[in-house]
Amino acid sequence: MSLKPISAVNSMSYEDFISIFGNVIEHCSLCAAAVWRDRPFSDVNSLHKSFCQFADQLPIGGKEGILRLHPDLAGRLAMSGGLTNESTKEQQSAGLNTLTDQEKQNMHDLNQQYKQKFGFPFVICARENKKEAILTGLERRLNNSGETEAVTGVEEVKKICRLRLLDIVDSSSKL
Ligand SMILES: NC(=O)N[C@H]1NC(=O)NC1=O
Repeated sequence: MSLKPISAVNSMSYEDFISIFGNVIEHCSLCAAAVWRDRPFSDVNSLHKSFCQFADQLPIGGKEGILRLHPDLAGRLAMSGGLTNESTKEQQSAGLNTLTDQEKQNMHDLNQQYKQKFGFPFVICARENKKEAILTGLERRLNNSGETEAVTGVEEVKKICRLRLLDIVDSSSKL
């Protein structure tokens, strides 16, 4: 798919905008639907900033809600081929499709402990980490408070969002 210039983004109807950007925050087309009102965007950074601002102004329950829309890393959905295309690519880039049986078990146990403690899944930008860093990060972050983890998780969602936007919009194009 060819990258879109920002002018094409700015002239999209909200229906097209939601259909194209509806998964830059996983399963949260509400975010794209809200961000459309901020156009015109001067470039991909300003588009990303709007998504970040929307996520940042949510109360803690809304931030947790965004995290709950994310699939577990190397979880049941990943094993059954039920992930979104974006998530499949991201999990593969971290090497999560090549875990040993021991690593799979570790990841599963830590994910379960994390969800049990916080009530939402562990989220990390898989394209910026390899499987070893993901496993150690998961272990380390289990010690944090729920509030810290909601904020940390949303910071990771913003990184994921930025990389997904760069797969859609030409970063050299300006208004
Ligand atoms: N749980 C979790 O972090 N999931 C995500 N991370 C990422 O990079 N893509 C995802 O779907």
